[in-house]
Amino acid sequence: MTSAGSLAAVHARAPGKINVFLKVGALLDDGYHDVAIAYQAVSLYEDVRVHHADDFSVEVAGTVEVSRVPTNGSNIAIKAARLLARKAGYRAGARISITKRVPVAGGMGGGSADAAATLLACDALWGTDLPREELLGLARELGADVPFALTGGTAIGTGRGDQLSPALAKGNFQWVLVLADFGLSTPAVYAELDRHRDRHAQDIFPADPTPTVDTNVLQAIRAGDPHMLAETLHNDLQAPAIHLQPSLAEILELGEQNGALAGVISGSGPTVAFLAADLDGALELQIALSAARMNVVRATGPVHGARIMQD
Ligand SMILES: C[C@@](CO)(OP(=O)(O)O)[C@H](O)COP(=O)(O)OP(=O)(O)OC[C@H]1O[C@@H](n2ccc(N)nc2=O)[C@H](O)[C@@H]1O
Ligand SMILES: Nc1ncnc2c1ncn2[C@@H]1O[C@H](COP(=O)(O)OP(=O)(O)O)[C@@H](O)[C@H]1O
Repeated sequence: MTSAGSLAAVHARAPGKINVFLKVGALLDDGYHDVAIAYQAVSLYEDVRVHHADDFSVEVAGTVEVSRVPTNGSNIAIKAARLLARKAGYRAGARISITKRVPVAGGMGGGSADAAATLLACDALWGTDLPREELLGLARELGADVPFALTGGTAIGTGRGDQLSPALAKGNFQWVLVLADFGLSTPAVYAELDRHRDRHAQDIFPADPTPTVDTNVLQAIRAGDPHMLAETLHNDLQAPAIHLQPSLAEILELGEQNGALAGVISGSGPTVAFLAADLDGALELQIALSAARMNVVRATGPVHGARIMQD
């Protein structure tokens, strides 16, 4: 058994993400789909503070709809802490406090960021000090998006989306995000895509058996060129998300009418991410969408992955 570290508390921060490109391949026997994703970590952060405790507990506050976040053992931060304790042979618990800024069930990986930050924070608090590769392995067990919240930046994810390779990126992209007052369940959106593929000529448009990220996406990110990236934004989960929540189509249209270079639903939605040409463009778009009574926040990307903060 590893002994507890000497720190009284540890603070870790992890970012939300936008999927700038997402292709869904076949449904596998384990219930997951083969995917090809280009992830970008963006400047909406989750702050996680952990304290020594005999048992595991979590409290959640923040600027988003935190009443929708469970505070029992089903919270992914508690799952992360328990998993690390089990793997590292640590016998006590942790009191976890989360400050959320990433929309809940919004397709931006807020829970995954909490899990990644909790892994890092507990690893430091308890002095378990696992090698990076082992932390990434635990992240994979927790969810397909969790490894990316650890690494951040810009990366390509294949397999379940958890086999990562970093992508070269230049500069900063300016995003305007429209947050919904409802969430969408990730499994429900993948299931809607499967139903659609079953209904509509799977034989004519079969799921790509080996989905890949379009090379134009990589080029646009490498060049730091928002106009190029706007041309290549793509998400196979967008149509099923709109089918489940038709109002999302109007939001996409409104953003594009008000100067966005392009818009895309992030992940399984319902957050709509609009790419702006520059900061001025983003500010103008934010004003226009706020005037239309939308809940809007701005973010830039790429940003770093989960890291320990020195308070
Ligand atoms: C859609 C994406 C895009 O980044 O993100 P979100 O919209 O959830 O943020 C991810 O694929 C979600 O990642 P994450 O939310 O970590 O997924 P998990 O908890 O591992 O899986 C939840 C469920 O989603 C479905 N799932 C997830 C990933 C994948 N490659 N194929 C799937 O079919 C499965 O039904 C799975 O049981
Ligand atoms: N720490 C957490 N933060 C947010 N949601 C959580 C958390 N732990 C468990 N959940 C559950 O996971 C679901 C999806 O969470 P979230 O990561 O916010 O969205 P998404 O998967 O769309 O990116 C939520 O609806 C909630 O029930």
